[in-house]
Amino acid sequence: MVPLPSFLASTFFLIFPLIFSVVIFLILRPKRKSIETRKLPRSYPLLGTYLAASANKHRRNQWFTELLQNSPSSTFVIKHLLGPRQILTGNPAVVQHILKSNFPNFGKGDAFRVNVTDFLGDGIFAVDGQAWKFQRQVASHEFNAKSLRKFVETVVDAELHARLIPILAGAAAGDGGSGLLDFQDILQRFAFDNICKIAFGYDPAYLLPSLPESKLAVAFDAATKITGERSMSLIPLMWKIKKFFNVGSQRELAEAVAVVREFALTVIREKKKELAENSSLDSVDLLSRFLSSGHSDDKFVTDIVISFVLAGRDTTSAALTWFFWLVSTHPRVEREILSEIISSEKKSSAAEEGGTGGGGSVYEEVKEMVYTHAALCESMRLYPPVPSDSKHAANDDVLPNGTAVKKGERVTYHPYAMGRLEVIWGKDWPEYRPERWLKWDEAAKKWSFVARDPYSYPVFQAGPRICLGKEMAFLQMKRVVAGVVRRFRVVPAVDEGFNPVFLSYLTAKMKGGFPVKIHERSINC
Ligand code: HEM
Repeated sequence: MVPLPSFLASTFFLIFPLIFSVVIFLILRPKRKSIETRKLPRSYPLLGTYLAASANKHRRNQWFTELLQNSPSSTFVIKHLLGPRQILTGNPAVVQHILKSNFPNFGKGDAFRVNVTDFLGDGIFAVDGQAWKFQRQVASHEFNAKSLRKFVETVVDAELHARLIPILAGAAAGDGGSGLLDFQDILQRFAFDNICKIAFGYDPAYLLPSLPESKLAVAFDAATKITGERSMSLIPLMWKIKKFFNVGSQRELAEAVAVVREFALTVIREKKKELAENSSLDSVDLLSRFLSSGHSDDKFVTDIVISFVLAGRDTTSAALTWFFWLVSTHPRVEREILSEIISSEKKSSAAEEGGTGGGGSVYEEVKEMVYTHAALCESMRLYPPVPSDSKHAANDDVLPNGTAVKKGERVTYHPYAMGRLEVIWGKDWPEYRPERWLKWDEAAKKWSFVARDPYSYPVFQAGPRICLGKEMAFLQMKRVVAGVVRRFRVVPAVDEGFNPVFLSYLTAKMKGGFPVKIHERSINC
């Protein structure tokens, strides 16, 4: 018989290693994650999610999309180096909370202002509270129905017929060599001329057949890009050091901003002179409106017009670049758009001949293009001109999905990722399908547009700060589509299997431009 003490000893030596191994195994075994959360990056003490962010910094939008597609409740917390948290969301309830229900708590915030103030000063994009409210109020007159009508019928149509269409016709005829155009560049030039006319009442004539260099446009581009890079920087201290020593990108930014501000000041002084000489001047531009309402401080007015040029410059051109890419690769959609253009043209000339007064204007014609409207919404779902936008919490809060937010933390909603979420758009989200925005009215034999709630589709933001230029943007884009598609086919000059890369700074771009050939349509097709 084994004595009791030695039995206990041998049991201990047998059992203890077993228990020890089980405990170690339980601690170290890979955590069982749901299929969804397994794809999310690990967060380490002090480093946070920096390693994953750094590895994905060249495909930031795509990475954010994967995070949100794989996150339960479409919300994910990124932990930056040394601790700051950023909440990333594609959840419509959270978007509604920050943009509307708890709007006062989620402004641009000081952290954002530090990034943009060198370029935007105290312009509408950079400020909150009273300063924002006032600018919004005065500017909103520029966007009433009467001004919008005037905008399409004068500014947009002049640029379309005198500049864009002749350039496309020249390219189709093979003038000036290969006939190859960078359509993204052409559309940016178009939008730049347009917005300068609206904001300043000044025509930079950037869209000319010679495709001239413009010091102003180049400076605007550089300032937008470098300011956008500040906001995306993983280690913000780096740009602050460069700024302090006035070197590298931050020196470039200072030089670009100086060009933009000097230009704005010259125009403002000329405009003041004009208004002083003729107080009843019938100017529709924003600058005249601010000056006539008694705001003559040069810095204040400069800040305002810079924000507006930024707002109107790259947004519509980005939207149209991706629209033409999608339409040119979806012939069925192109046919629908063309047939809508032809039928609205017919209706319009019939109304003109019949003198019914119910139609005939370019403005009415554009407003009726429901299918084209849906095709634009659908292309911006997949390629939003402003792919992400951030707010900063003024006070602690809890978001509708339960995520706690501390004062000062950044909450980013992500329209690019949201356009790719199955929970919002269904399994066929990758498909470009304008019909998801339309309902067929059998009695009237026509499509009617079905809007989505703006928190599931915050491409123009939503709530009190919704884009002021939304309607103007649609009018401009539809007019361009009608003018271009009616007469030309835009054919991508790219290799088989080409897949354009979506890039963004403050606004989106197609990496490397959009090379196309232009073909004139035969008039009846
Ligand atoms: C497809 C075209 C456009 C898109 C997708 C778009 C989108 C947006 C977005 C997302 C914002 C919110 C930005 C933020 O608060 O950080 C915004 C604000 C704004 N947009 Fe647009 N925009 C477009 C065209 C335009 C145009 C043509 C104008 C006119 C000049 C314009 C004027 C403004 C203004 C003034 C604001 C600031 C509103 C405020 O803070 O109260 N936008 N836009």
